[in-house]
Amino acid sequence: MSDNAYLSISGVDMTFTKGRTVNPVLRHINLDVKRGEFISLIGHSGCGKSTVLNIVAGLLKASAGGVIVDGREVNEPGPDRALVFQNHSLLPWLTVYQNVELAVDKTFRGVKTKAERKDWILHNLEMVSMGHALHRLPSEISGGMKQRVGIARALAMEPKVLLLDEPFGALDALTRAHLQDEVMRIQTELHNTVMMITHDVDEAVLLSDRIVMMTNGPSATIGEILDVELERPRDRLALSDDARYNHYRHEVLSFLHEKQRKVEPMARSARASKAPEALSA
Ligand SMILES: Nc1ncnc2c1ncn2[C@@H]1O[C@H](COP(=O)(O)OP(=O)(O)OP(=O)(O)O)[C@@H](O)[C@H]1O
Repeated sequence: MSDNAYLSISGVDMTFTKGRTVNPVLRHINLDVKRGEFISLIGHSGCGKSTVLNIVAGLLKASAGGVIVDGREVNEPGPDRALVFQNHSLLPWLTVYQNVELAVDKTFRGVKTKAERKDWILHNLEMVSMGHALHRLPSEISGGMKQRVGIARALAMEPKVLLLDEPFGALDALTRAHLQDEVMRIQTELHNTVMMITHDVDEAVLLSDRIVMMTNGPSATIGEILDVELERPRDRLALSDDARYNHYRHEVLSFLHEKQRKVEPMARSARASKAPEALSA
């Protein structure tokens, strides 16, 4: 662990065992994240990205090794690590305001007065441009808006670490771009420490300070880490013509599609089903 690590994942192994089936998913995951850093985790489907995030969140216990956040070992979930999932997890019977209120009351009751808590809820909803829809139910707003509320709820808990599991994955391209810009703007303002899973190479390059690339499983580990040294604020249009941006993009694509090329199970089974023919020919 380096001296200035705010979040430290050290020697993490994870093996799932069910009956006699043993699935070694992660091996020797070591990562130090600085305070205020935005890290993306990228890798092929099933390599273990969510497992890493769930261990940091305290929802899973690593088979070996552990996680330290701001000097404290992670043993269980806590409000210092807020999670946002791909599919919003808003309570359908509560309004936009009440969904955030629930988290704020849980985190700050006894610390902030009722009036302060109200201001804080409004502030966070305004930060994600949702101040106009406070009294709507989740069923009355769009997918992008729900995701915004989920992000406001997470930010309102003032977590030490924000954990984003494909937060824009279920959104259409335009909404996704808009929300990415919003997250970048908030990040510039608040300097959150963020760990985000994504499958989108452009998203990873645009948003991250570092991109952590995972090898294929079983026993996946960190293959390479790419420093993205693009100054902030970042402008997606200007960057699309930027040679450095394209270089970073190329590095990630080359890792995923050359160094860690994945043979999809469907292709394997297609070959397997052809095998008898080949044998009989
Ligand atoms: N709670 C669990 N119990 C048993 N096996 C699990 C559990 N969680 C994950 N796994 C297994 O661990 C492996 C990695 O899963 P994980 O969801 O972490 O991958 P991922 O990289 O996030 O995948 P994707 O990109 O498709 O979301 C898979 O083989 C999965 O079946």
